[in-house]
Amino acid sequence: MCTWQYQDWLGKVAVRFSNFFFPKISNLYFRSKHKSSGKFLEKVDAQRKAKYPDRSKLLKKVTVLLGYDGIDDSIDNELCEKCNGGKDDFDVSLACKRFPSISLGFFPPVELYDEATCSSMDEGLLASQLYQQFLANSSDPKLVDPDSLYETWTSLCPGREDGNSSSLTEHMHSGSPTLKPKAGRNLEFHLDEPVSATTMLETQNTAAPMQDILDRSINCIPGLTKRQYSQLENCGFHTLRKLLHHYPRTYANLQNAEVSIDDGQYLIFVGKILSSRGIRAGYSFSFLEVVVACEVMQNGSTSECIVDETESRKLRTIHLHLKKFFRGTRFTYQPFLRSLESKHKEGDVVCISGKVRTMRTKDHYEMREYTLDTLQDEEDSSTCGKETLYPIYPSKGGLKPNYLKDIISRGLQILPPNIDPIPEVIREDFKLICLRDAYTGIHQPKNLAEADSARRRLIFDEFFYLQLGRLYQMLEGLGTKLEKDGLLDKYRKPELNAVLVEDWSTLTKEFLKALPYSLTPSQLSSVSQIIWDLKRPVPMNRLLQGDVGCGKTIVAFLACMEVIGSGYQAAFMVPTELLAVQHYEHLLKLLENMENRQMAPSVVLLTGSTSSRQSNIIREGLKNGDISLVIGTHSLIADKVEFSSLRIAVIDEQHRFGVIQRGLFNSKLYFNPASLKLESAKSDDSSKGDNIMAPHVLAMSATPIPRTLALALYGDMSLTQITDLPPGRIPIETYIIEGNEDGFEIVYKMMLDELDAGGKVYLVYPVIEQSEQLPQLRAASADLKTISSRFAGYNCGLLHGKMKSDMKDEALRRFRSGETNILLSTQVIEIGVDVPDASMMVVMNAERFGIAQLHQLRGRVGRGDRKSKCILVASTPSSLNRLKVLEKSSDGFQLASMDLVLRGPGDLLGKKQSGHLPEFPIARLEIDGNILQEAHLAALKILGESHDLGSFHSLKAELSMRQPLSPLGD
Ligand SMILES: Nc1ncnc2c1ncn2[C@@H]1O[C@H](COP(=O)(O)OP(=O)(O)OP(=O)(O)O)[C@@H](O)[C@H]1O
Repeated sequence: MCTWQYQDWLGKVAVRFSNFFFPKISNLYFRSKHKSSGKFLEKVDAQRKAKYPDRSKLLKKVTVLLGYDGIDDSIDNELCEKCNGGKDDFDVSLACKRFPSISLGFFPPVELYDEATCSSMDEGLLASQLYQQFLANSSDPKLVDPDSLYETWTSLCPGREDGNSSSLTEHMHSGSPTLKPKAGRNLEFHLDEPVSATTMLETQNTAAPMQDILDRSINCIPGLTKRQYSQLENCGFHTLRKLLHHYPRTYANLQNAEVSIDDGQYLIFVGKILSSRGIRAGYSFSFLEVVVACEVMQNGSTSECIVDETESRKLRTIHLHLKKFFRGTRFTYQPFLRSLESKHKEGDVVCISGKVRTMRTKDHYEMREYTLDTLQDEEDSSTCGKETLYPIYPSKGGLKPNYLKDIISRGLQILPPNIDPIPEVIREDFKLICLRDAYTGIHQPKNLAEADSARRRLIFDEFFYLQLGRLYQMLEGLGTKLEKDGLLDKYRKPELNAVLVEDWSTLTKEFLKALPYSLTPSQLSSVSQIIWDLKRPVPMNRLLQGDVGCGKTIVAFLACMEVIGSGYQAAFMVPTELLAVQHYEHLLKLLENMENRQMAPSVVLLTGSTSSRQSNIIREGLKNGDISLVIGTHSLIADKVEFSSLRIAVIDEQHRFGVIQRGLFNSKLYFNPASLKLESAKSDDSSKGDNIMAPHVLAMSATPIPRTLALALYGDMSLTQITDLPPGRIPIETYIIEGNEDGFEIVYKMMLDELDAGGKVYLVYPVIEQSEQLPQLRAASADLKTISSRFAGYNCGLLHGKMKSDMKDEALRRFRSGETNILLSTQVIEIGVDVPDASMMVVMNAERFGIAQLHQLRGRVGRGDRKSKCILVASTPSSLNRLKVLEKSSDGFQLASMDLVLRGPGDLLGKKQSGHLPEFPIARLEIDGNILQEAHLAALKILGESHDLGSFHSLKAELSMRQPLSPLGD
C-alpha cells in the first residue's frame, strides 16, 4: 500500500474509531463515573487531533485500555455482545413458557464420539491444505471467493451436497467463478469450470457412505479460518456431529412487527432493499450494510405515517440497517466487497428476521443478527414468517451463541440427504423424520411442529443407540442362535418366561411351605420369572421392583433357595448393618419353621462389625462351600471374600450401591461345581454343565424407579414388578400439617392418642444435631429431651447414622420389642426397616425430603394389621402444596414419576446412581419416557432381524461411533 493510500485508510479508521468508541466510553464515563474513563475520553479526543501514525498507536492503546486484545477483538466482542442471545434484554424463560416444545436448560457438552476417524483426519488435512492454498491465493482478488472454496471442497470430498445459500453465510457465497479440482484429489484448480451439484452428489453416493461426514473433522466446513478452526477444536467441536449436536437452548418466536418495535425484540419483517454497500472500515475489517425499507403498522401517531386508504390501516415506513462484519484483511478487498453487495439487489423484496436495535434516528433500526430470504414476488410476503423460530444457543467455551449459530448453519449446508443410518422401515414404523431433516429442523425450524419432530427424532437416536448397544453386547456374549433368539424373546414377551411351582427345586418348595402366609399373585409370578432366568446359561440381570412393604424380601429369599437347592451359593447384600441383621434374623426364623430342618441351608451374617476371627471362619466357609448363603453389607464384595460357587447375588436397595460395587460381584465367578457340598443338591439343573459364569444378579429397589429411568439406567436389565400388597393391609392415613405452634399441638395430641391406644411412633428428623446455619430444622438428638418430657409416661429411643452399629441394633431392638414407644430417628430408617406394629410416623420439616423418599419413610408404618397414620409437618405454608400429593396417592410408582418430573433423575436416584446415567444432550428422562420405550422396541426389532447387525452396516458403524457402553449391567 502506498503512503497516501495508507494515510487515507488511517484517516477513515480514525473516524470510525471515534464513532465506534466515543459512545462506548462516554457511556462508561457517565454510568460508572470511573476515573479512568475520563482518561479514555481524553485519549479518544486526542486521536482526532493526532497525526495519522500516532492515531494508529492511540487507537490500539485505547482499545487495549477498554479490555480488548486489539481493534479486531473489540469489533468481534462488540458484535458478540449484541448477539449473545440478548441475555440482558431477552427473557428466555418467557419464550420457553410460550414454546413448551423445547425445554429450557443447560445441555451438557456432547461427548458421544471418539476421536475423529482416520478418514476424517485425512480430510481434515486436505481441508487445511486447501485452506492454506486459499489464503495464499487470497492476494489475487479473483480468488477471494468463499463460494469457490466451498464448492472446491465439496467436490473434493465425497459425501457433500450443494448447500443452499443462506443469508447467515452469505459472505461465503458470492457467486464468483468457481474452482474445480483438475482430477481426483489433486489440488490444482481451474477457474470458470462450475461444478454441478448433482454430479457431485452422484459421485459421493458411490464413493463413500454419506453418514461418515458427521464424524469428519470440523475442518470440513468450508471457509473456516485457522483461528475459527482452532477455537472450535478447543471448545470440543472436533467433528461436524459434535457441532450439530450443540442444540438450541430454546427458540424465540419472531413476532410479526405489527404492533410495536422495541429494542432487543426478535421480529420478522418484509420489505424492499433500498441499498447494499460493502464498506471497508479498516485495514482488516469490513462490513456489509443492507438497508431495507419496511412498512409496518402504526403504533401511536407519527407525522410520517403513510395512510393506506384501501385497507384503512395506518402504516409507517421504517428502515432496517442490516449489518454483517468481517474481520481479516482478505475481506477488505474491493472485489469481495462488491460481490457481497451484489448479492442484494435494490428493489428485491426480502423477508428479514432477527433481533432489532433502535438507532438514534427515528424509525431506523439496526440488525446484526438476522436471517434474510429473498422472496420471489410480493405475494410471498403474505405467507412469509407467520411463525418463525429463532434458535437461541447456549454458549460454549467462550464461543458466543450467535457465532455458533452461524457456524452450525454453515455445517448444515454440507449435509447430504442420505446420512441416516436408521433404516427407512424403522423410520416409518416409528414415524421418525430423516436425520438430515432432524438436524435442519432442530437448528432452523420453520415452526414449532418442525422443531418438535426434529427433537423427537434426535431423542429417539439418543435412546436407540443406547438400547441397541446394550442388547448387542448381550447377544455377543451368547453362543447359539437359539440362545440369542431366546434372549430377545425374553425382552419381547417377558410374561412367557416363568417356571411353574412344581418345577422349583425341592428346597425352594420346602421353604415356601414354611412361610406363615401365602405369596400374593405377583410375588408368585415374580419368583417364577426369576427362577426361569436362573435356569438360563446366561447371567441374569434383573431388577425387582415393588412398592414399600410389598414383600420383595421373600421373593429374593426364594430365589436364593432355588440356587442353593441346585447346589450353589447365594449372597445377599444390603446397604446397612441394621438391615443385614434384620434380614438375617428374619430368614433364620423362617428356616426354623421348615418341616425338614435337615434341609435348611447354612446361613451366616457378615458385616463390618463381624469380629475378625468370625470373619475368617466365614470366609473359609464360603471358599470351601460349607456356607450356602451369606447376608451382609459391602464386606461381601471385598477382595478377600471368595466363593466356591456363587450363583446369585441379591442386591437389596440397589440404588444405594454404586455401579462398580454392584459389578464387583461379577468378578466372583464360579467355576467349580465339583465342590458342591449340599447333599440335597439336585443334579437336574440345566445350567450345571457350564464351568465359568458370572453370578446372576437380582437387584431390588424400594424406590420404585419409573420404567423409563430403569431402561435408561439399566438398559439390558429385565424388570420384574410386584404390583400388589400382602392381603389385610390397611391404607395409611396421611396428614399434612404446618409446623407452627398450633400445628405441633395437633401433632402431639394425635401422638398421645396413638400411644394411649398401644401404638408405636416414629419421629423422623432431617438432621441429627441442631445447626446454626439451618436453625429452622428440628434435630433428632436435640429433640430427645423435649419429646421425653412431653410424653413422660412413655419411653423414647434415638436412632441415627452416627451411632455405633450395636447401639443402632439395640435401639431398633428395643423399639421392636416395645421397650421404647417413640423412636426419634433420622432417615436411616427409610431403608427396609420392618417393625410391623409401628403405627404412626411424624416427619419433621417434611419439605426437606423428596416425594419418593417420604413415600419410603411412610412405608415404615402400616406393615401390619394395625391402622396407621403418617403426619408430614411442613415448615412453611408454601411447602404444603408440594406435599399434598402424598395425601392423595399411595402408589409408589406414581409418586416416583412425579418426583422424576419435579426434581429430575439425579434427585430421585441419588448421586451414586444418577452419576451413571448416560448423558442425554437433548432427551429429558422425565418427559421423554415414551420415546425411550419406542427406541427399546426398535432396537429389539433390528437385532431380531440381524443379531450381529450384519445386515445393518450403517447402524453398526454408527454404534461404534457412539459413546463407549456404560459398564452398568454388562
Ligand atoms: N404374601 C405376604 N402376605 C403377608 N405378609 C407378607 C407377605 N409378603 C411379605 N409379607 C410381610 O410384609 C412385610 C414387608 O415385607 P418386606 O420387608 O419383604 O417388604 P419390602 O418389599 O422389602 O419392603 P421395603 O421396600 O419397605 O423394604 C414383612 O413383614 C413380611 O413378612
